[in-house]
Amino acid sequence: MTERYDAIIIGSGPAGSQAAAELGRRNWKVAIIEEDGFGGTCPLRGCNPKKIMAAVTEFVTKNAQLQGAGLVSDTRIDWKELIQYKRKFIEPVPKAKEKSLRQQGVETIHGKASFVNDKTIRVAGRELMSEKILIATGAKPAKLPIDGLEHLATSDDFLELETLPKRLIFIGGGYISFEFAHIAARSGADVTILQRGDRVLEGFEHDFVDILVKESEKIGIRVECGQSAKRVEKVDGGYKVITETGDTEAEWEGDLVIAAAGRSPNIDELNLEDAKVKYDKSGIIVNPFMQSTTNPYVYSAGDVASTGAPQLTPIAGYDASVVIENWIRGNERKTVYQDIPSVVFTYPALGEVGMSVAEAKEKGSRVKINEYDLSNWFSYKIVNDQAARAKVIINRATGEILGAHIISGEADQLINMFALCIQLKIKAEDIRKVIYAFPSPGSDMQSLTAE
Ligand SMILES: Cc1cc2nc3c(=O)[nH]c(=O)nc-3n(C[C@H](O)[C@H](O)[C@H](O)COP(=O)(O)OP(=O)(O)OC[C@H]3O[C@@H](n4cnc5c(N)ncnc54)[C@H](O)[C@@H]3O)c2cc1C
Ligand SMILES: NC(=O)c1ccc[n+]([C@@H]2O[C@H](COP(=O)([O-])OP(=O)(O)OC[C@H]3O[C@@H](n4cnc5c(N)ncnc54)[C@H](O)[C@@H]3O)[C@@H](O)[C@H]2O)c1
Repeated sequence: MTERYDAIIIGSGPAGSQAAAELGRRNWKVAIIEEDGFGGTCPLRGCNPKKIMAAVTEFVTKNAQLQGAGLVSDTRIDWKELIQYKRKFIEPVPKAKEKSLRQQGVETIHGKASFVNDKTIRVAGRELMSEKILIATGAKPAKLPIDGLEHLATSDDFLELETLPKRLIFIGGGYISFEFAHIAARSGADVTILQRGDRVLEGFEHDFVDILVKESEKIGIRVECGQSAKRVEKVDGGYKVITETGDTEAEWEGDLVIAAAGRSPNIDELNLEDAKVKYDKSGIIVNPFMQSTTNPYVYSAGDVASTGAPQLTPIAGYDASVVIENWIRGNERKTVYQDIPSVVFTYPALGEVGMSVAEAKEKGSRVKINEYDLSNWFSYKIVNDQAARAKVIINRATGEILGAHIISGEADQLINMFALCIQLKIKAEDIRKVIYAFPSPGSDMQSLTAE
């Protein structure tokens, strides 16, 4: 027997959970299907566990920076205890998430969902039907087109390591490699990052990335560019990664090799052909209302949607809010991906929002680019944060902030302040009028927005 629902949500990550909870609160008959733990990647295998481990391990560097300043403790990481500490936060999440969804009137179903036809889903021996189906199945580590894939570990594996291997290799020089390399290096591992292109963290300001690379090298991380991974082999006592670098090959040995070369959409097992849902290598093809271009009953949100937006938790939530509004009112709201803040949670952290300096330079005299070495500013000097820098881009005619780029121990907080100013179009002159708590990195907003 086919059971009918007002809406069916596949995947309980930030996108799916937000959509389901909102519909449950509105008394829709809604089911959410999850094949793993409720909550999805961000709280279980992504942002949150990573941030817990980063928040602890960065004290190794903070401590080292303050030797000779009155601090006499020696900070070392006990990996087993670190993993236990992380688990204390993460393990209760799936149960709590499922309970909270149920309390909001959502039916939670455990199992792998796949389509039977354009509006019917099969899961756990049941068939569910709806004319509103949300695919919010997220993404998984991309399969590298190389031999020896079976020897590769993933970010999920890293977050559950009972002991930290001595030598770690990360393939890919993006967010995950840098964040995890910082955690591992501060916990005592020898870490190498192998990046195929000329540059790591490609989207960020090059000179700030160079500073981050130097800071990473200071804690023992090797960053090797121009190294495209070709194969991985098992060798005595570990693994060997063979990279191609121009016409030659290079070899890198480690005890564990982690693939962090991007993430691909979770679509393989959804039976999208029978659902008449078109997709490409980035995921479900949607129109600006987040509706499948080939099946009107199906919408998509988050990492699995092929929108060109970055794979970030706030985007997943934003997509879900657009879908819900369109389901409630009919297709009215389109997605606009603009001025999205992003932070690499290393120490120092690297953050950006809005226009890049290269884009600003193309605009010539119409924009002002403020560049600051913050290392001598009070908040940074007192903690010996020598890497601290900022760039702020201002529209000369309107005084609006167009972009901000920050590297420092405070970049995550400050970049959010700039995101607020940019998204709400607050003018530099008004930002300077605010009375800020002092002394604090936030109170620097007055100097950072000088016109
Ligand atoms: C290591 C790491 C660190 C990250 N750090 C950050 C960060 O600091 N900040 C940030 O903004 N973003 C971060 N991200 C990205 C962020 O986690 C994702 O953008 C976000 O989780 C996407 O949400 P989603 O709902 O689209 O998908 P997901 O959170 O991936 O949820 C999808 C869910 O669908 C389920 N599912 C898949 N297929 C099926 C099926 N057929 N049937 C039933 N269920 C299914 C999955 O099990 C999963 O639970 C990080 C990602 C990783 C991997
Ligand atoms: N702080 C955050 O917000 C955060 C943290 C982690 C992950 N994420 C999200 O998850 C996504 C995936 O993260 P990621 O680090 O896996 O991907 P990424 O896209 O950030 O970086 C992957 C890197 O791997 C390189 N690469 C690809 N193939 C390679 C090969 N054969 N050899 C060597 N290098 C190769 C790419 O050139 C790229 O620089 C991110 O794009 C981001 O959207 C966000």
